[in-house]
This record gives sequence, structure tokens and C-alpha cells, in this order.
Amino acid sequence: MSTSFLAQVDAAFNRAAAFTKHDPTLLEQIRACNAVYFVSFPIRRDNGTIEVIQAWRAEHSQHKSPTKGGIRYAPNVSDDEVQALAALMTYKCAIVDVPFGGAKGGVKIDRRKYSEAELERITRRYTFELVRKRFIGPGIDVPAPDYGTSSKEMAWIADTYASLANGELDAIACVTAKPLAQGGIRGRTEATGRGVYYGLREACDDAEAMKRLGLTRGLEGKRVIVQGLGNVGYWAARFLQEAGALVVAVAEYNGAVANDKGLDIVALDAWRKAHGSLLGFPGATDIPEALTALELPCDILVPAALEHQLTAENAPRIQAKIVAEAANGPTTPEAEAVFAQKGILVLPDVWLNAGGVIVSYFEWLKNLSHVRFGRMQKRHEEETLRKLLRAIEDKTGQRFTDAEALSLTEGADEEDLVASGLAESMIVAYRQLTEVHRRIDDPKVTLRTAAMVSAIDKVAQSYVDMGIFP
Ligand SMILES: NC(=O)c1ccc[n+]([C@@H]2O[C@H](COP(=O)([O-])OP(=O)(O)OC[C@H]3O[C@@H](n4cnc5c(N)ncnc54)[C@H](O)[C@@H]3O)[C@@H](O)[C@H]2O)c1
Repeated sequence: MSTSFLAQVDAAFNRAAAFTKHDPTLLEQIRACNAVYFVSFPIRRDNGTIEVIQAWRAEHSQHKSPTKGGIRYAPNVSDDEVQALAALMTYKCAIVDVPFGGAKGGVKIDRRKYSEAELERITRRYTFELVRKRFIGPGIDVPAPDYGTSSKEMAWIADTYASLANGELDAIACVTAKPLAQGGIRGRTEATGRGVYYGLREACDDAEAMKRLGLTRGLEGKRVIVQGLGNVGYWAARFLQEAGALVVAVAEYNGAVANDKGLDIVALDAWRKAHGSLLGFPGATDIPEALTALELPCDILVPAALEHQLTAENAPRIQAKIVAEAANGPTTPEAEAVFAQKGILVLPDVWLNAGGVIVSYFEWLKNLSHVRFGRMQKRHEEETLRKLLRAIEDKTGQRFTDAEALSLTEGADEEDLVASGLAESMIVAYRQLTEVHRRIDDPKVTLRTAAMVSAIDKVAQSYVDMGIFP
């Protein structure tokens, strides 16, 4: 790896900052990480031995409260990585207009080496440490899942926080992506993958962009390669397949499989769960050297595993026309330069994988309002509709009963509202960043730089409005 992850994120920030007119000290305030908490704590293994665990939580920007970002369980977690991921969260939230600052947590473990009981002890102790230092709370810092964690860990975090919170009314809003029975929201599990799909759908519908790439409009028939069949990769692949795209290869850390006619993602996931590997999936070709699968012919490459997967080494051999960054930081700056030269469009992580935090925002609102998500929105829709109908009645003389009016809003349940709110957020953000891109009007400037310009402008405005304390 040529540069650290944090240096990579900061370099992207600096490139974008050059296209803004903000004061250098304000830019420095936006770029800097506000607070990092590092902790070591002991846990008891099932065999009675004690092990010391290292963990972090970084709050990159408190220009909005709470801060928000996932918790990663991985063996290579480091101070550099959590700071880079926390910074990306600040920019991501700004790009999709979610009113949070950015944060990220990490626990340095390979979760495959621990039993469920051990993972529970690690998660609960980590939560306790965050509570002790005030690095978690509905109005302070609200975690969510990331690589190596899921709703199960979020349930343990919520329960530990509530146990320590002494009846705090909004305790349940201390973490998002909880199981439904514990205050979760429908559609959060698949949210990031669904957002990747909406983002790709929007980009592939952009006639100008497709023309530049020599591709036809729409997702139908597009050939896709996915790296990482975890939460984000699985759901992105499923939604893309349902929309008519062909997933021609999937790569995991221990092997890849390919099929020109398309892989059935649901069946492939079931195969992996049963056999511990993608290899041997009926009808597919095995590719034991998984990373080489990313170099097969395709239209769209979706890295959905970890950072630094597309590098100066393999970038020249990538054949995709679009690199859709479902993971955070999968493309090194050197690889991005190669892609720019080859005319490959990179859809940047700071926008494309924002679906998780968008739906987490809906879950947090639902928890704070203490009513089922959608109830208030539905009432608002009903009122708007009544007003519209009255206006139509005035113009046409036709009469509608209240029952007729209300029947038009039937079926707007929580899942539909989450999906439509997510789609709208992704689409509006795409239009904003392509507009900034057009305004910069320089073919050498990437969509990532345009997205970062948009983020910097929004965060800068917050700081200017807020002033400085004291
Ligand atoms: N979970 C979210 O809501 C969310 C939101 C935004 C961004 N992300 C980012 O998406 C990426 C994936 O996160 P996730 O939540 O899906 O994690 P996950 O743990 O659910 O899945 C990751 C998958 O990648 C696989 N993998 C690991 N190393 C690999 C390698 N070298 N080659 C191929 N596959 C490999 C793992 O085996 C696993 O199946 C991360 O970069 C994360 O930061 C996640």
C-alpha cells in the first residue's frame, strides 16, 4: 500500500478544497478529526484464558450532533483506519443531507476466531467503555454495523447501553440497525446495498454519462462483478440482479466463481453458507485466486469488501467501464489515476454507499419520536392530499369523500417509506454532485472531487453559521 487510508482521504479532501473559496483555517477545522478514544480491555475466553482487546472510536466532526458511523470488527483495524472512515462519514452525511457528524469505531479482532459468547462479551465491554467516556448516546454518538458486525452486535450494544442508562427515555436511539423487535426499522439490513443499486440505477440512466462510456442506458443486461458477498455486496448484487443486470462473477477472500450467463445470488449465498466458500457452486467456474476475478470482462465492478483492493498493480487490467464503490476506500489514488486515464467512471464511496446512514437516520427519528415510522409521514401525506383534492374540487366541481381521498394513501407502510426516502436521497445527491461536476467543467476532475466539493461547502456553511465557542 503506497499511502495510508487517512492520507488517501485527506488527499481527496485537499484536491476538492482547491475548488472552494473557504478560508484555509476553516478548511483545516473541517478536515481535522475532533476526538479519538483508544482503549485496551481484557476479556475472558471460553477456555478460561484472558486476552487483551484493542478498540477505537473516532468522532471526526461534531459540527452536527450526534456523530454517526459504524463499528468494524477486523484484524487490521487501526487508529489510521478509524480516523479515515470517520472522516468519510462526515462527508457522506453532508452529501446526502443527513444531519449528523461523522464517526467510526473499530475492534481489532478476527471475528471468525471467537465464539458467539466471546463476541457478546467483547461487544458489551466495548459499549461499557464508550459509555464511560461519553462516546455513545442518542444525542452524542450513535454507532451502526460495518465490516464484521451486524444487527446482532447492535442488539447487544442497545441492551448494554439501556442497562447503564438508568431509565433514559431515548436510550433505544443510542445505536441503529437494531433487530426489529428492539426498535429497528424495516429495510435497514439491506439499506446500503439497496442504496448502491439506486445510485447505479441513476448513473446508468444518465444518458450523457452512458454515452461517454459507450454503454446503453439502463441496468438491463449490464454485466456486473461483485467483490465481497457480505451485507453490502449481497444486497447490492440481489437488487441489481432483480433489475435485470447479470452478476457474472463474485469474489470472496477464499475464492471466486464466474458464469457468463449470470449467477443466482440467493442460491450462491446459500451455497457459501453451507460450504464455507463460493468454490464448487454448480454451473460456475472456480477462480481460486479471487482477486483476479475482478479483472474479467464486465460493465460494472462493485468492490464491496475492504479498502485498497484496486491498486496501481491491478488497475491497468480492470476491464469494467464503471467502478461502483460499495466499500469504503477500495480504490487507491494511484488506481484512480489509471481509471481516469482509461476513461473508467468511478462512483465514489462518499455518495454510493450512503444508504446505510440514510436509513439509520430514519431509524433514529423513529426511536426519538416513539411512534412507528411512517405514521407521522402518512398523516402529513393525507393532509397534503386533502388540500390537493379540495383544489381540484374547486376547479372541476367534482366531489371526493374523505374515504376516497384516504384510499389513495393506502399501502404506504414503513418499508415503502424507507425505500422511497432512500431512493429520493440517493437521486437528489447524484443530481447535486453531477451539477457541481458540470460547474467545475474540467474533464480531469473526478466525480469524487465533485462530491467532496459539495460536502466541504455544506460543512463549511454549518461552521460559519455556528461560530466559535467560547
Ligand atoms: N454495513 C453497512 O451498512 C456499510 C455501510 C457503508 C459502507 N460499508 C462498507 O462496505 C464494506 C463491506 O461492509 P459489510 O458491512 O458488507 O461487511 P460484511 O462483514 O458484512 O461483509 C464483508 C464481506 O467481504 C468479504 N471479504 C473480506 N475480505 C475479502 C477479500 N479480500 N476479497 C473478497 N471478499 C472479502 C468477507 O468475507 C465478507 O463476506 C466495508 O468497506 C464497509 O465499510 C458498509
